[in-house]
Amino acid sequence: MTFEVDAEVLSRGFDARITVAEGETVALLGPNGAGKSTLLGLAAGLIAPDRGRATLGGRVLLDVGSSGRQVVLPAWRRGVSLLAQEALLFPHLTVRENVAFGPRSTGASRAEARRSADAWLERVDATDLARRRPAELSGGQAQRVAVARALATEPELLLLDEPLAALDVSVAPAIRRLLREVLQHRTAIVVTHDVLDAYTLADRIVVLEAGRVVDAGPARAVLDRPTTPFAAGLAGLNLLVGTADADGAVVLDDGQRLSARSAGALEPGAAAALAVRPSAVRVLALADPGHHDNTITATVSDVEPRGDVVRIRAGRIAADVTPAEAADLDLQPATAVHFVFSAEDALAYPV
Ligand SMILES: Nc1ncnc2c1ncn2[C@@H]1O[C@H](COP(=O)(O)OP(=O)(O)OP(=O)(O)O)[C@@H](O)[C@H]1O
Repeated sequence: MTFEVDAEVLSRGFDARITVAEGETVALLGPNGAGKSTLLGLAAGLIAPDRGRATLGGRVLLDVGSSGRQVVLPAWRRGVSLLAQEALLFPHLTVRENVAFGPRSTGASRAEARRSADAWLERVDATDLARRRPAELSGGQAQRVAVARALATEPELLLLDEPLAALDVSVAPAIRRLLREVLQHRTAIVVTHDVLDAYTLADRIVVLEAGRVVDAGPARAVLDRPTTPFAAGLAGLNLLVGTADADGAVVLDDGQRLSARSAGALEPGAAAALAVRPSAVRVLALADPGHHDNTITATVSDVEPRGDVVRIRAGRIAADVTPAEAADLDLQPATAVHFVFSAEDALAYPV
């Protein structure tokens, strides 16, 4: 079922339009306060917009302020299920009763609801937990049961709100695998802060910032060629934005000219971005300029140890160097250095 929403929530500065194709999983990414939960709330029926329309498989879920008529379907009539960070199971019901609750409340007989619950518990590998109460489950087990409960109502749209965020790192991979399985061919939106979820769970990414869609496309396209600092940060890339010149280089606003491999035709005079991995950027002492395709001279703002590398940041560029290099160059905030990288390691593209 295709899901389409185009809505505005004034009090939250939200005004966005999103379409999820039938059977498609969209990962919704964005900084804190970008409007991700607001979008889920609009779809689930927890928030009513000031203006807007949403349809699911052609059914109108909400229609406010467009044609004079006013439709805001209650949550339980939408065919939408929400899987939250916390499993939020009913504490006084057994696992099986928790899963059977949805089908029961949408009209299934007791026996049907029970059959459906058992089938879903088997699907999420939790059959042996059926008689337990939520207090007797680990975080990972509870989330498995929550997945079964969310799907037992056979929703036409599944919403997942950071479904792995509250889980221990040791159990998250198993739940991620389970989600990957159940999301196949399912129309779903998953809110996440984790780029790995975006790659593994989603067909497409939508990036929200300040209540607006700022980027959208297949995960690789958005993350390999980011157009916003947020997407570049997620992808772990440096993003330098400027203007293309006639030779296919990117000229930054301070006049610095950077050369790169080109992806897509760069039109002279048009906006262009250059992306380069911090691990492909070297840091050299001021006294050691040498000759390089690209040199950016800047003052170190931040020195951050990250496992076996040290990330050196200076304004808009960052480099990963070994601890030995950081020590040899005596890198610390306020040190002026050259950041150098080859054209081969950088990708330029239109934005
Ligand atoms: N209950 C609320 N009442 C009014 N404004 C709210 C409420 N909840 C959130 N907001 C505001 O609406 C905007 C969008 O918030 P939202 O919670 O949708 O963002 P988010 O992308 O889900 O953020 P996070 O990643 O922090 O969960 C923010 O400016 C936020 O301050």
